[in-house]
Amino acid sequence: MQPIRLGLVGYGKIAQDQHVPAIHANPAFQLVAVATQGQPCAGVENFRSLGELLENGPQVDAIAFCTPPQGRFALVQQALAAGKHVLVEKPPCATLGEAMALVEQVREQGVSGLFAWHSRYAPGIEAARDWLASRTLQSVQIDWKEDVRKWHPGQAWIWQPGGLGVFDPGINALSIATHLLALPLFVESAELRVPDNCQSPIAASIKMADARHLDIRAEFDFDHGHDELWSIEIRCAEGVLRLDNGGALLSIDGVRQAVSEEGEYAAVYRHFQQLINDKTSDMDLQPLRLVADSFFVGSRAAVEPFYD
Ligand SMILES: NC(=O)C1=CN([C@@H]2O[C@H](COP(=O)(O)OP(=O)(O)OC[C@H]3O[C@@H](n4cnc5c(N)ncnc54)[C@H](O)[C@@H]3O)[C@@H](O)[C@H]2O)C=CC1
Ligand SMILES: O=C1O[C@@H]([C@H](O)CO)[C@H](O)[C@H]1O
Repeated sequence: MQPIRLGLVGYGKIAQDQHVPAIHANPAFQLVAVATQGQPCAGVENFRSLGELLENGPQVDAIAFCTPPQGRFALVQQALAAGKHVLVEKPPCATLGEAMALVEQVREQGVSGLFAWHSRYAPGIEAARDWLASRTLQSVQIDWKEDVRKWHPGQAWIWQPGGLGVFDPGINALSIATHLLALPLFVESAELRVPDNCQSPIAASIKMADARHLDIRAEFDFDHGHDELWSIEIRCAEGVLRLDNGGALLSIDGVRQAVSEEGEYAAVYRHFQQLINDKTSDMDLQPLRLVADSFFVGSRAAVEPFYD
């Protein structure tokens, strides 16, 4: 069977760290061209824009988007207009309206679209979801803290409108929570702590609930120490479930559980391949909706300026 010919837009940190290695490791895909404004990608044809790639480049069947969320909507629309399947990094767009429009446009074009909530593919997530399915949930505590200087060095876009600030990693925790919890979640209150010289928050405290008033709290921090804290603890009548290391580790009442051996991005691309084969899409809006709601109802507290 012919591999899916893949183009990639935005050869930056995550493309280099995760996407290109995952693509090369999956024989169902062949990376044939990159469009980027930074350093070129070795071994493939490089272009300065998606338009140039589509016009002058090799034939592609699908395109992966690893650009910042600002401006990504127009880029994905360009690919859809050319009839390409699309894999879109998180957050899918800079606004909820743009993401909703992409869902419709993918359906109208009859191609496959994936909003790649990569944390949902962490090794412990499905085992956690299976365990929780028959339990009585009492409370959820989310702590998602990392160093922006480590994971987004020199990336000014993350502090600009549409860059989401600490919600850029925080949305990963929300993507896990919305995948694990059966009912829709609502933001009851939030405090967004915004540095004087930034347009987006460096830290946030969020209180959420579901229709059964499950108490869900989240603490996000982008100015955390070198050792990340990416954990979700779910207290149930039957015991305590805990995900650590972004969902790579799962424990129940303190006992480590067996988890998948597959990495997040290998699973993301395997899922994308399956969607294309099945002529369907997976474009969940809920994590972005919770971020939008946090910005709607969140109080703002000014904090000291941030310098990279
Ligand atoms: N940095 C990380 O650890 C992770 C980032 N992500 C997500 O991936 C996305 C990108 O993040 P990073 O790779 O860290 O950012 P980055 O700033 O390192 O890379 C963005 C790349 O896009 C290119 N670019 C920007 N506009 C373009 C355009 N119009 N046409 C072609 N190329 C363009 C830039 O030249 C740059 O190479 C974000 O949505 C982020 O949330 C996801 C997982 C982890
Ligand atoms: O999506 C993201 O993941 C973190 C970090 O790469 C952990 O995977 C990063 O801050 C954020 O963009």
